[in-house]
Amino acid sequence: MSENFQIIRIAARGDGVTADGQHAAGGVPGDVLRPDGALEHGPHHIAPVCQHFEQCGGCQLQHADEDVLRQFVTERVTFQAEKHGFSIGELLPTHLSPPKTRRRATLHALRTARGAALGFREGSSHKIVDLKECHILRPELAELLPKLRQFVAQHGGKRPVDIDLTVAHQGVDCRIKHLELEGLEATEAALEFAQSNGLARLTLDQGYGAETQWEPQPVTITLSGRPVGMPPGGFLQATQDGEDALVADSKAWIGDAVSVADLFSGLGTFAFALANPAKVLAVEAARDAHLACKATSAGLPMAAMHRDLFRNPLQPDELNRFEAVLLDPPRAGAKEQVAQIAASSVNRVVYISCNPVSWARDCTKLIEAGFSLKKLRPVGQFRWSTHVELASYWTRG
Ligand SMILES: C[S@@+](CC[C@H](N)C(=O)[O-])C[C@H]1O[C@@H](n2cnc3c(N)ncnc32)[C@H](O)[C@@H]1O
Repeated sequence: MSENFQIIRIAARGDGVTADGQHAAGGVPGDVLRPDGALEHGPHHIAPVCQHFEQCGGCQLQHADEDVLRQFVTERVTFQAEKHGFSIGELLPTHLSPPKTRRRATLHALRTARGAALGFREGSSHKIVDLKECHILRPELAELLPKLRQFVAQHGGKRPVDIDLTVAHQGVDCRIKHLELEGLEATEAALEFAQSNGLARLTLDQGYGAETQWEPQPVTITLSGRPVGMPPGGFLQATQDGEDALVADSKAWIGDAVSVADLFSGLGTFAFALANPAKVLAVEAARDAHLACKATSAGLPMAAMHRDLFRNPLQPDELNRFEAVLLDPPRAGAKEQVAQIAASSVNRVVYISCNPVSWARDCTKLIEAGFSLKKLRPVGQFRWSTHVELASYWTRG
C-alpha cells in the first residue's frame, strides 16, 4: 500500500487527510484509505465511547485515541503559527481536558408527539439529537438531562427551546430560552422543577428578556478562591482544569508585573488570579459581568472598567501605564485592540485565544512591532471537538 494513502493528519473540520491530500471522513493518522474508498483502521483508531457519536454535533473526534487528540489540538495551533511565520520560543505540552469535565453547555429541546427530544444539534443540521448519554458533560449536568426532557415534554410549545447549563458553586444554573409558560399552573410547575432538582437558579426567557424564577441563594462561581456573582448565561471557561491551566500559565508568565491590564476580562478569571501583588485593571463590555467583577474586587488592588474594546480599544497612552497586558477576546479576536498594544510601550503580552485563526492574524501586528512568541500552549477544553484554544506569551526588547 502506497504511503500516500496513509492518513497523516486531521483537518480543521475533523476529516482525516492522506499524504497526497485526499480527505477521508472518519480517518485518523495511521489509518489507510484504500483505492476503493474504504478505510483500513490503524492503531490510533478506537471505538467511540458514545452511542450518539457521528450523529451528535457535540463531538467530532471520539474515534481518535488520546495521542491523536493531543496531536490534533497541538497542530491546529502550531499550523496557524507556522503559516504566519511565527517562530515559537517554547512549545509547552498540550492541555487536554478529560471526559465528563465540561461545566457549561447549551442544549436544545423540542416537544414531540411522544415526549421531547433534548440534546445537541446534529453536526450539519438543526435536528436535535435526543441524548441518552453524554461523555463530555460533568455528571451533575448529565444527570439533569432526563428531568429536563420530561419538563419540556410537559410544558414545551411548538418552538425548540435553548437551555444553557452551568455548574455554579450552589449547583446547576439553568437558563431556558423560548419556553412560553401559560398560566399560574405552568409557572408553579417550573418552580417545582427547580426546587425538586436542587437547581441553583432557574431563569426563563419567554421573549421579553430573562426572568429569574428561582434562586434561593445568590449564584456565585469561585475564581481564585473568591466568590463572584454569576449572571445568568455568564461566561466561564469550559472546564475547571482548563481554567486552572490557563491561569497557571498567566501567573507564571506575568505574575511578577506590578501592573496588568486584563482585557475582555469577563467575571475576572485572570484579574483575580493576578491582582495582589499586581494592580489590575479588568476591562469588559458585558455590563452584568463587569458589575459582578467590580463588586468582588473591593479591597483588592483592582479596578473594573465597562468598555467596548471593539469600538473603543484602549489607546497607547492608556496602555503605557501597564507593565503587562493580558487579553482573552471572543472568537472574532481583537484586531484593533492588538494594533493599539503594538503601538504602545507595553513589552509583555499574554494572549489567550479560543480561535487560532484570529489569534494568528492579530499577532502578526505584534511581530511587526518587534514582539516575539516566547511560549505557546495549545489547550483542548472541548474534548473530542474540533474547537481548540491556546495560551501565548509575547515579549519585546
Ligand atoms: C472568551 S471570554 C473571556 C472572559 C474571561 N477572560 C474569562 O476567562 O472568563 C471573552 C469576553 O469578552 C467579552 N467581550 C465580547 N466583546 C467585547 C467587546 N467588544 N469589548 C469588551 N469585551 C467584550 C465577553 O463578554 C466575554 O466576557
